[in-house]
Amino acid sequence: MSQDVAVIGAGSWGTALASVLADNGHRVNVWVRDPKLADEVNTRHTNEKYLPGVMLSPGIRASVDLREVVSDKPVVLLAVPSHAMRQVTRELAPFLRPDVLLIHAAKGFELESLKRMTEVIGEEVPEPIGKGVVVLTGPSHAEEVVRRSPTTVVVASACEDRMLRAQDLFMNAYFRVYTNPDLVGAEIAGALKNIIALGAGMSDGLGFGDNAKAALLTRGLAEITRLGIKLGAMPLTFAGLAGVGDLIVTCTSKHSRNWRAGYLLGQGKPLDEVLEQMGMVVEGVRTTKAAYALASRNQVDMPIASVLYGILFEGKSPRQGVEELMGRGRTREMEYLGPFGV
Ligand SMILES: NC(=O)C1=CN([C@@H]2O[C@H](COP(=O)(O)OP(=O)(O)OC[C@H]3O[C@@H](n4cnc5c(N)ncnc54)[C@H](OP(=O)(O)O)[C@@H]3O)[C@@H](O)[C@H]2O)C=CC1
Ligand SMILES: O=C(CO)COP(=O)(O)O
Repeated sequence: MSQDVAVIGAGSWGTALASVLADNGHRVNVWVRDPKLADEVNTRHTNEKYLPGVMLSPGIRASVDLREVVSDKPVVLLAVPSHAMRQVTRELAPFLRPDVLLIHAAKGFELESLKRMTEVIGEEVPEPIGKGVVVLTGPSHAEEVVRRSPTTVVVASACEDRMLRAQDLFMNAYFRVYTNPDLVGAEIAGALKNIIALGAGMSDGLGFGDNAKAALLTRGLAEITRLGIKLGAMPLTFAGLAGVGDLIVTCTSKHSRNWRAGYLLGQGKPLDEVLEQMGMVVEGVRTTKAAYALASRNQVDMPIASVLYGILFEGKSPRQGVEELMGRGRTREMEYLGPFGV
């Protein structure tokens, strides 16, 4: 059934998801901040800044008027970065229908409160909307989705009915949507993998090989799973698309902003220059701060996140970081097993 969908944010991900929705026959209205971009989407059907060289469906309409875009829409998709989520949600909350299906697609924490995105959104919208917010996450680069390259994602929510509705909304021949009731795990896995992607980029930027990358992915997964479990996630979610799936795509793809930022850092560029050069959100930088704080608050050992924190915010060089990680004391791979595997 064709629906009216409001997409909030036309960066690379909002635009790619708008394309999936338009392909599925939905009427898509996108909210953007820049009137020039609204004009470009409506007349030329492109978004050259965020997805250069891609033709969008003429059915996608853009506007700078938040009230007009959100009012009376049965479905609203929030596709802004995590640092903007609270403010944007606060601004659109008065226009939401009480029965709206609210989905978000951001991968990060709110830095000040260390809350997950559905917690932040839940605090800004009236009940019952807040209890049924859905996250869409998983291994999915906008640049490939918008070219209809086969992609799998996960939707998770505390409300099964809404999760199933979100699955129906997006599912098509190139965009396969799985459900997972572990909302906490899906959000945490999606956010934390960006830290490891920064590290993987750094490793490549330093000129290290596949062994180093495999080590970062595997030990990175171990420590983000450790924190996730402490925060209430189901361990198996980290073995799924939101966990290892997204870790693989973000640590190995040329499309990844986090990998690319890490690569430049590994080559010795300072953080502020790297972020300026990127021109798009690099969620892993703030998430490293959030993970560092969450790990210390919950007494979880996260050596990779801790070393990355030192590199990003305390002037440690990437090479010093590697020496620190490799020079740590002896330890077991599987910490829950005894010395002889029992
Ligand atoms: N890109 C991807 O492939 C994927 C991204 N994600 C996640 O989606 C989220 C969005 O990322 P992405 O689209 O890549 O980011 P981009 O940098 O491509 O775009 C960011 C978008 O958010 C808008 N925005 C930024 N700050 C604010 C603000 N303070 N208030 C309102 N709008 C704002 C920008 O508007 P403006 O142009 O006016 O600045 C732009 O539309 C992130 O959490 C990311 O991790 C998840 C999966 C895939
Ligand atoms: O989450 C993503 C892919 O699943 C996007 O990662 P980047 O933000 O690093 O590009």
